[in-house]
Amino acid sequence: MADLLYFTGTMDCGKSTLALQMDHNHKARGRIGRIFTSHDRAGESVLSSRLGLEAVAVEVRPDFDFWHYVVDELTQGGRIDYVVCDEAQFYQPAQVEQLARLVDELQIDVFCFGILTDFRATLFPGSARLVELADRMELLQVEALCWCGERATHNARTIGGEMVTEGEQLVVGDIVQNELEVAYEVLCRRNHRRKLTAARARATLSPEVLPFGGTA
Ligand SMILES: Nc1ncnc2c1ncn2[C@@H]1O[C@H](COP(=O)(O)OP(=O)(O)O)[C@@H](O)[C@H]1O
Ligand SMILES: Cc1cn([C@H]2C[C@H](O)[C@@H](COP(=O)(O)O)O2)c(=O)[nH]c1=O
Repeated sequence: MADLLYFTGTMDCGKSTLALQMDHNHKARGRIGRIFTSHDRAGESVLSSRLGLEAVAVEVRPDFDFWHYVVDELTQGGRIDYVVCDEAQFYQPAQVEQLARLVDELQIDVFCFGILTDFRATLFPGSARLVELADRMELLQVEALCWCGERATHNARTIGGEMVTEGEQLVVGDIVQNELEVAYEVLCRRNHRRKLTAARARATLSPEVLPFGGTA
């Protein structure tokens, strides 16, 4: 039986690395797959991990149709046993439905990877549809940590280290903080609620109450 799986977690918890490992392991057993992604930080049509691995991928734009893509390939004599789908939070709900159809009607395994919630702690529409349709969801085991040492569960958007709550849902970015640029920081829920980023904690809390010798 094929499955629709959603591997999820905060930013920087190893999702893209796992996506590349899953592809590698299935390929190593002679299975044939395709890799998809959307708005990867490294650019168009590439799936990249912070550990330095990359793979060529099909870029998923809002009008991309997974069902037609796969049926076209099969009609032309191709074979597809599985698909790896990174940055799945950016997919349209209808595209997630196409992925479920690939599982049910063509017995193709679908492995999706993505974050659940945006910088305002609201589900991305693509992730919401995956939560609704996936056969199984798996939370990545590598814990990204909040500056306070707790497990990070939320993604904050920052400008100059300060958390912002206004803006477009989709803004590509990384966890490396730059003075004036949009960046992201993973936080525990408590600090996300308080908008207490590492930079703000450093500026406002006394070193004695900061963990790790004051290195928030
Ligand atoms: N220099 C490093 N040494 C070891 N592990 C690293 C290094 N840089 C990043 N990582 C690991 O890579 C993870 C991020 O991987 P990535 O697949 O890019 O995450 P995601 O797709 O979830 O954003 C980090 O949680 C960390 O475990
Ligand atoms: C929280 C949040 C994130 N994004 C973007 C930022 C990155 O480009 C990706 C997540 O990539 P990762 O591989 O999981 O690190 O999503 C966004 O557009 N909007 C948000 O609210």
